[in-house]
Amino acid sequence: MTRYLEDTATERLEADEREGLYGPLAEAVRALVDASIRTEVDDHVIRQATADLERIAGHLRAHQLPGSYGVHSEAPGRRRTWGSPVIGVRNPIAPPLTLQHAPDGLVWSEFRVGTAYEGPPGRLHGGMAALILDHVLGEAVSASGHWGLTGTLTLRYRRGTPLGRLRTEARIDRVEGRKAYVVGSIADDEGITVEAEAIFILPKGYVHPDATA
Ligand SMILES: CCCCCCCC/C=C\CCCCCCCC(=O)SCCNC(=O)CCNC(=O)[C@H](O)C(C)(C)COP(=O)(O)OP(=O)(O)OC[C@H]1O[C@@H](n2cnc3c(N)ncnc32)[C@H](O)[C@@H]1OP(=O)(O)O
Repeated sequence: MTRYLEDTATERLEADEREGLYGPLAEAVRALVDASIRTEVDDHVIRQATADLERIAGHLRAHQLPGSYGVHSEAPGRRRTWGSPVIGVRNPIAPPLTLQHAPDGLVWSEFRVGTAYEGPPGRLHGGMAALILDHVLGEAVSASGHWGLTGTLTLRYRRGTPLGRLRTEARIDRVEGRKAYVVGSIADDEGITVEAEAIFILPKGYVHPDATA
């Protein structure tokens, strides 16, 4: 059982409030990214927008973390990865995915990817597919009570993945000592477009934090 599942009601409320504050900020920046890619307005409007954005970034930087976000708490007790490029509430680069956990250990998400993730025209960049699957497969390891870093991630791109509405899922296959074998996929409405398998490895000498909890 992870601490995430042990949040008290107060901690959950506090976290939800913080999410309600930062989530819309990231969403606004996400919309900006799309606007930046697709805008065709006049040059002077772009120059003005650039100056406005630099000013806004200055406001936000007035008080900030000294380094990266890591896995720290907005509220006590809750393990949070709000800086994640896949699920991060505070990261505009994240599509974002909201992960669902089925009782049988399946981790899945229905999500949307837009212009910011394009590889081949109209299709998801293969590296983005790898990023998403790395994370979702990692979550399946975590959901099974094991931990580890990606040792090997193997993908088979069966056909192009369109931008738009997608589904991803992952489940643990087996655990052998420190190695967890996981499988997963990304699918569109027609079926699977990318298949993934991975080995997550608990580094030598590393003790699962919940082992002694
Ligand atoms: C533990 C911390 C967990 C933190 C979780 C935080 C919160 C989680 C919350 C929510 C889930 C979020 C999910 C996120 C997902 C994102 C994941 C990433 O992006 S991870 C970043 C990219 N990966 C790296 O940077 C790894 C770099 N590599 C290493 O650190 C080491 O090479 C490591 C740990 C992979 C293995 O090092 P060794 O020293 O422990 O391994 P040796 O003892 O040599 O081998 C153990 C066994 O594993 C095999 N092995 C070793 N390396 C392998 C590899 N790369 N692939 C396959 N097998 C390998 C060996 O053959 C050996 O197998 P035999 O026991 O003999 O059967």
